[in-house]
Amino acid sequence: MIRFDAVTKSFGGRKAVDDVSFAVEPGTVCALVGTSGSGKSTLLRMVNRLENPDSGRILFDGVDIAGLAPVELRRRIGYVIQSIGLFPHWTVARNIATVPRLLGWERGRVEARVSELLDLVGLEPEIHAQRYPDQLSGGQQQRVGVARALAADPELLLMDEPFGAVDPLTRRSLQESLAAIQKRTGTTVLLVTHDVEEAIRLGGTIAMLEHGRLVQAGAPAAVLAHPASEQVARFFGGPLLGLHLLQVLNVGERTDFSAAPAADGEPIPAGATLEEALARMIADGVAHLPVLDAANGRRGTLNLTDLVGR
Ligand SMILES: Nc1ncnc2c1ncn2[C@@H]1O[C@H](COP(=O)(O)OP(=O)(O)OP(=O)(O)O)[C@@H](O)[C@H]1O
Repeated sequence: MIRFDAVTKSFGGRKAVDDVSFAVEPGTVCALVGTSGSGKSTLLRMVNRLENPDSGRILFDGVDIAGLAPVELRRRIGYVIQSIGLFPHWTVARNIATVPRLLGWERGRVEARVSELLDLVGLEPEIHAQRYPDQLSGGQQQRVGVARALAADPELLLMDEPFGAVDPLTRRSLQESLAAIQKRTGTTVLLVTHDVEEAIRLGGTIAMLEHGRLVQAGAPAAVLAHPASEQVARFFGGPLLGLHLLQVLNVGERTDFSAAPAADGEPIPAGATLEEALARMIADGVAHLPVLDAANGRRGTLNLTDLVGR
């Protein structure tokens, strides 16, 4: 879907993005991480041509975007930023309808789309459509920002720290909504985040920049199990990196299904993360959990020692 090919961009003689090459596959979520100033936003902004590379190419479905008119390109891309940028004097409905109206959709189609999107992002249309942005909480405004970006069915969603300014619980809920929406729509997402847990939770792949250079790209489990450098390991938690690994491994991968469950109590689903299993063990004061793999009709036992590998 998006391929960065030796992309470089400097500001005042300093390279903000330095010879970056990687691809974001269609229908996937790629989390772009790295410390502050590593070039994440600049890379993202080059995709919708808010910036242009000094050298290298960005291909959108195989076509070099340098040859596409920015307005045409941006119609195919939804863009969500932390400061949202909702128009304060427009209702929620009108804000969401911005691009469909620009595209000349007829009124009935626009209204139906606004209601559908409000439902999709977890806001009741009857209550929220006619409100103004300042009548919504920060988290609700972020939801409207996501709805607006999705309004014209973009092929690609660019998100720059979209949930940076909300409390942890709201953030978690927004992440879950985004994951569900992405699964349903199949939209390709390139997400900039500082938050390691957000990257792990949402990213099908993680790409890490350091001083403008790509230092590692891969599936979260692969990056966490084999960080390419000391910097990557430090970014993903340093000595606590192993705990993040528990977030990307499933109970089913470590469960002994060869015998009937040896432990009592409510079984934990095989699809739960090892982190959830560890939390249950600590909360219940047990070293073994019964496991239910409903998809394959299997039951087994997860032992505390299995968390370090079988
Ligand atoms: N328009 C600009 N003019 C001059 N320098 C810029 C401009 N945009 C970005 N930079 C510089 O480029 C480098 C990368 O910035 P960028 O915003 O891409 O980093 P980032 O990884 O997104 O950072 P953060 O996580 O803090 O948002 C920084 O040194 C920044 O100061």
